[in-house]
Amino acid sequence: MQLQDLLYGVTIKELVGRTDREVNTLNFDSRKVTENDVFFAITGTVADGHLFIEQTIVQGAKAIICENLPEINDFDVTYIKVENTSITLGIMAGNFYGNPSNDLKLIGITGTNGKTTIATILFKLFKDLGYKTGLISTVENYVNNVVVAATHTTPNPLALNALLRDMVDAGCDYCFMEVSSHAVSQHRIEGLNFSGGVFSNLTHDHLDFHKTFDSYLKAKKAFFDVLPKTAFALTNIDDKNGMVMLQNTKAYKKTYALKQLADFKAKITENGFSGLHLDIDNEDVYFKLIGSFNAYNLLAVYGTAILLEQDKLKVLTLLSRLTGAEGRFDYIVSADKVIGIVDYAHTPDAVQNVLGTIADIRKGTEQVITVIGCGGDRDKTKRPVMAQVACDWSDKVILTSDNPRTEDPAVIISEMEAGVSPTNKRKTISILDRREAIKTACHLAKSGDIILIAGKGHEKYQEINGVRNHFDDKEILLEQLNPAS
Ligand SMILES: CC(=O)N[C@H]1[C@@H](OP(=O)(O)OP(=O)(O)OC[C@H]2O[C@@H](n3ccc(=O)[nH]c3=O)[C@H](O)[C@@H]2O)O[C@H](CO)[C@@H](O)[C@@H]1O[C@H](C)C(=O)N[C@@H](C)C(=O)N[C@H](CCC(=O)O)C(=O)O
Ligand SMILES: Nc1ncnc2c1ncn2[C@@H]1O[C@H](COP(=O)(O)OP(=O)(O)OP(=O)(O)O)[C@@H](O)[C@H]1O
Ligand SMILES: N[C@H](CCC[C@H](N)C(=O)O)C(=O)O
Ligand SMILES: [Mg+2]
Repeated sequence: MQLQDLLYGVTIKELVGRTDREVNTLNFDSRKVTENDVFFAITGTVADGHLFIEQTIVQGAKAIICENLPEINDFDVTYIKVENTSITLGIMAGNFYGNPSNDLKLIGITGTNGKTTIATILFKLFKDLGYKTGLISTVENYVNNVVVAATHTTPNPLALNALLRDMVDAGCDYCFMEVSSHAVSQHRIEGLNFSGGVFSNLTHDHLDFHKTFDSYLKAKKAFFDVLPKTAFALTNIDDKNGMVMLQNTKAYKKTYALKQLADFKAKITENGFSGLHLDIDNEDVYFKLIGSFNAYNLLAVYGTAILLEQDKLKVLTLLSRLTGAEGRFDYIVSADKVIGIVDYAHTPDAVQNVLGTIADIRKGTEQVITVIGCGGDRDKTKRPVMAQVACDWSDKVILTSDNPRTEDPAVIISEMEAGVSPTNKRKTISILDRREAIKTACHLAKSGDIILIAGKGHEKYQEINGVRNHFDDKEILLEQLNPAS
């Protein structure tokens, strides 16, 4: 491909060399650069890509996109100085793949909790409505019927545009994608043409990366700020930041709520282990998903489908048959009636939500036993809070390891223990080995009791010092609980 064609839409601050030259592929990782590639020097959280420029030229790079021009030794190489390399990567990745987001309807879902659930249900719904559809999510990506493993909630611009290209080539009409706050801050979604944006809620998370709640909020809001006026922006106005998201958007604004008047409204009429009953937009509908927070997710899905001009009754009929996303309030019932729930809740708010949901629907006499850990190399401030929330809402809590990554899991557990009040100490035990922790919970449980295994949801691994060992909460639960059928 010609370098000059890839530069369409890029503001160049300084150019050394020619742009009428053929280049091979785009790369932001020096380790992957080969002959005739374009290398993007990005200043990251750990390394500075500018330090690898010379190395990439040795490997054959013919164009360098950077924020600071290096010393120029090779006149056969084209150097392009830009204001922001990450933004430029987004624009050029779009050009490289033929800007696929222009050729389907791309809907982004953002917020602290609910993105995977909303995106996955939308994907299933639109497939059931008869459309070829794509999904980009934490759990997995789909190009219509083909699964593509997910590495991030929102992939980097090259992977993202490659996926969208495959979706367009496969004839997809829609793509539902999660937009993480990291992706917004790092410009992974730059240059994409969204037809709609959905906001779920905003609570404490990722403050290790964003530092303050305000900058986290701004990252989420920045997604809505760049939506075009042809797009819709659908927000949850029961969340106190719901309207803030839409303050500066050019998109047309739509709202959903359970507690007040909104464009899309619902009321919970029944909430039990057999499902949710909602009065939604004046229709009485039964849903298989459980828990009041899922009423919000269903409402976001319903609103999106209506804004995408789908038929109301058809949407509600299909939605009422759907199950949620893997590892999100995923439950089994054992032969002797112990209920085991695997949930991805890994923030204080999500843990509270899940346990609150369990509290809403339990009968009252049974015990709730929670197994919970916190990830290493992630926001440390949430550790004591998650333990505290777990204790406040459970009869027994087993503190254990999640993905320790490069941290010592015993230290993570001790940081969680710091949040356990003296009165709650008696109901808490710490078992470092997560498998043993789950086994212990199963042994402690009697008929009718509810076990919650929180934090890892769909994950099929446990990451310890860069190595991912097979680990599956649900598999262990199934082994231990001997399901009814
Ligand atoms: C904190 C974070 O988001 N990091 C992402 C970021 O890496 P970084 O900025 O730390 O990169 P870096 O290591 O400092 O390197 C800077 C640049 O130098 C380059 N480099 C580096 C070394 C080298 O030898 N040669 C070289 O060229 C790198 O390729 C990079 O371009 O850019 C990388 C490339 O896109 C991502 O893979 C990486 O995601 C890491 C693995 C990660 O774990 N991210 C998580 C936190 C994340 O993004 N999570 C959100 C969801 C969160 C949620 O909502 O739950 C997600 O969207 O998945
Ligand atoms: N609308 C909601 N409000 C609050 N909590 C929710 C909501 N939806 C789901 N949850 C809880 O939050 C957890 C994460 O849900 P989900 O995976 O759908 O969110 P996410 O935004 O994709 O999260 P992540 O950023 O970690 O990928 C679930 O396991 C569930 O317990
Ligand atoms: N997408 C989130 C998931 C965290 C899940 C939890 N199991 C953990 O490892 O902390 C992250 O990478 O921060
Ligand atoms: Mg997700």
